[in-house]
Amino acid sequence: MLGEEYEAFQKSYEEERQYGLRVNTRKISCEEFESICPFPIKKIPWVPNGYFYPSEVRPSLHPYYRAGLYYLQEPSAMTPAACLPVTPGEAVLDLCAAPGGKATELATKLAGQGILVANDISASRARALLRNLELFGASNIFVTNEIPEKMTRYFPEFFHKILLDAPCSGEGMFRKDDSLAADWSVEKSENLSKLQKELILTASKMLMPGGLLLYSTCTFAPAEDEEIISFLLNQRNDMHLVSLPDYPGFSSGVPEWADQNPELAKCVRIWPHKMNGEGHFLALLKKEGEPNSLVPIKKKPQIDKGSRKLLETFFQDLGLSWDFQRVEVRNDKVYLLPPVEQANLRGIHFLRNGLYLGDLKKNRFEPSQPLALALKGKSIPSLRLSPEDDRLHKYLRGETLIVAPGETQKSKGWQLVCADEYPLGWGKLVGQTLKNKYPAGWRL
Ligand SMILES: C[S@@+](CC[C@H](N)C(=O)[O-])C[C@H]1O[C@@H](n2cnc3c(N)ncnc32)[C@H](O)[C@@H]1O
Repeated sequence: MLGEEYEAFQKSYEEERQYGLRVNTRKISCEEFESICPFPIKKIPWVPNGYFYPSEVRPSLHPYYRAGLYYLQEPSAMTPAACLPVTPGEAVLDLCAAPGGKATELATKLAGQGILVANDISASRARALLRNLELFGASNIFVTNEIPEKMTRYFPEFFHKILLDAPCSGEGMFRKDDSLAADWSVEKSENLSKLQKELILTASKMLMPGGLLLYSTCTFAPAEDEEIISFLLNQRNDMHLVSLPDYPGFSSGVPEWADQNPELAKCVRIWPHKMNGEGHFLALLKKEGEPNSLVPIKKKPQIDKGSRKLLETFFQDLGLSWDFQRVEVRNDKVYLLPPVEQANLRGIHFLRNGLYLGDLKKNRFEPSQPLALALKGKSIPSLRLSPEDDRLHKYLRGETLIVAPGETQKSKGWQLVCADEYPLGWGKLVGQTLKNKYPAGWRL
């Protein structure tokens, strides 16, 4: 495939892999992050909110990571979500979303408006996906664990934007992960090619007229890349390829590696010898027609008077209010539904619909961990500690904290515990003692 370039490609495997993080711009701007980042970072030129960091740094150990300020992601893998133009208020689907490397960015771009449906066929991976979306403070989410074909029944031509980051043979990740190289076989790639054809056809059925579908893999094999796109173009004459941004280092798709359709040159391949990232493939497709807008949610509030009073009291105390049209109570758990009208979802297997606000207990309401991460610490009574304060690490380990008078804005009750102004979770102040409400499953 590479001809004269092969030597340079092979040489790139002697170099170290690249490490990257992507800033959650819903929580912090890139400028602010650059000013507070405690370790060296360098901008990734083709991803607006992406940064390289040195291999010896461990950003996952910093409290800012626990506050959802960034996601650790290989730089090339940031490209698909960066290249899918998503605007607030749209319906977006990430069909193979776990563990959420791209879904977290799509949620960020939606800025709490519209809906992100994030699906994965694997139950354990879907749980990791939900955790990462919650860490990012995403509220307008519907996280599912479904067979893609079944989803077409619920969401026919529903989405403005779809990301299909397909399961693939991972040839582009061999430098990052030896086990992928050990697992590779021709048969595996051929079987994946069949699955990818099914998945892209399934995804196209859920795309609204005028909508955009981004297909990506982290492999070089034409059978999983150009051939999948030419298959779709031959199956659906209402879809065509759209050019992707032309960054220096991106290589065009190669028509000769599939059915010679010159349009395939609009695809993009990232080669590790041409860019500071691992291997990737991307194609952006558009369906003909005009898109529709989503219908705002118009449900009757699904909450009884007594529970509503408890919630109102709790949130007034924090200076917050909710649109009760969006509040739903199921088994004493309270959710804030996404702001758009959804189809009848009976029968679909989901892990989360909206933002989990907390639990109704006898005569009180207990706020949830995802709610803490979806709030802005600046405007809510909180205990703000510097990341250097040892108490933050104690908090993340689940220990009780001692708080000096005046350190919290409220003298008792529920407080957000923050790294600087960025919420990590809840605590409850009694005298000078802050009871730790950081959930066991989230602790260090
Ligand atoms: C490349 S990974 C997705 C990575 C993810 N987009 C990210 O950025 O973090 C592919 C995902 O497809 C899922 N998958 C495998 N077979 C599938 C199928 N038949 N339908 C839907 N998802 C599938 C896998 O569980 C895996 O999580």
